[in-house]
Amino acid sequence: MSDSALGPLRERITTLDGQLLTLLAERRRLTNEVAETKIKHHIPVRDVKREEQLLVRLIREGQKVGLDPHYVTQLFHVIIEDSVLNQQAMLAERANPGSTLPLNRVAFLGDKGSYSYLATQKYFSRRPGELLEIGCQSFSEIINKVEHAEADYAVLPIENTTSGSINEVYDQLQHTQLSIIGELTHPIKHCLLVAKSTSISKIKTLYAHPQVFTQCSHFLAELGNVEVKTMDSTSSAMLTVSELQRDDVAALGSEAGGNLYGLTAIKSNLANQKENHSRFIVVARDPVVVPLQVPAKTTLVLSTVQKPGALVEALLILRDNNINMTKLESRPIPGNPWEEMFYIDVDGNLKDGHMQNALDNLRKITRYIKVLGCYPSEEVSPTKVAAASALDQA
Ligand SMILES: C=C(O[C@@H]1C=C(C(=O)O)C=C[C@H]1O)C(=O)O
Repeated sequence: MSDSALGPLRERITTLDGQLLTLLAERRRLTNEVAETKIKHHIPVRDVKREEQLLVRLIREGQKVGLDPHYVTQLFHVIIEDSVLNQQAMLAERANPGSTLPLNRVAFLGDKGSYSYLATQKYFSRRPGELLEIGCQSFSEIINKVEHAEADYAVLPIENTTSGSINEVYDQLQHTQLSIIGELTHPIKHCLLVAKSTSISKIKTLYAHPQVFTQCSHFLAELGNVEVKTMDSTSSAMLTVSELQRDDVAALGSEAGGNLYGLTAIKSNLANQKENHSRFIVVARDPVVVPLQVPAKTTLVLSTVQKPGALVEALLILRDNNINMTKLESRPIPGNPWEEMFYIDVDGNLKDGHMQNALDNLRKITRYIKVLGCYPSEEVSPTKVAAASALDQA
């Protein structure tokens, strides 16, 4: 079929897509108005009941026009997540009036196209002010830039669903006075990126960041005899491949990043785990205040006294104050063999009475404790509406 036969249909699709965008933008404007009202009347940002009701209704209406419940649910999860995160960003900005900058200078690992670059773009797209990206070669350089006021923020990867915690970042946090002011989760979709038309069987050398190799170890094992070259960042791997312009070399990285270097993805979904996401933290010189209407997380670092059950005792304090721990990580203390620093993420706001009580009690039983930051939680768990139950009511 020639392209001209498709023309009229495609024109109609293009028009419809434009209308969808206009409607989505209009929905976003309305939810921002909702946020204004929530600020005025001290109403929490997230209203899961309302989300459930609208999903049940949409699944039912979707069915009537031939749209599958799973599709409708997925689509509206993305829309609602965007709406909640935008509202949270608005509320957080109002609660910290002095912190809004006309220019956000942000330090991150790598260069254009790295996963940290994509995460930086995503996080700051919801915030006012221009973005100045400052690509760095190491985590210590990133931290240094913010400490010396050459950058206002740093975006650092802290954990990945496949390869686990990024120890180097935890170790940097041990020594800095910077505060965590935000977090975000970004999907990591590794692809095989090439500069010239080629096939997988021709690839002899593969460039990537060591974390990426770890996350794609099953694919690497399948590939067999390929030379693996580790790079400082995903972007330097992509840059190298774009400069070499050979059909026997490839980089591992995101499709969006690769496009910035003129690379094409010849295979996608290379990570061992299908659900491959990285969580990033955003750090700054000054802490932020999180309004009580926004779900907050707090990160603590502590070391316990050397006695049996000392960590259990600390965790019981959290339980007794009804505080949910979302992550526990331990790292060695340099110069003190066999002693550990514990990094603890909890759901909760520093302003909250339970949290203050827990901190007071933790201070009594720990050798060292510091709050690394309290920040809006960006984990917008999908609204749980069993499609079946929605259909039962149809
Ligand atoms: C827009 C609102 O805020 C949030 C986002 C919703 C949405 O995008 O539809 C629904 C409920 C809230 O979790 C609202 O409260 O109506």
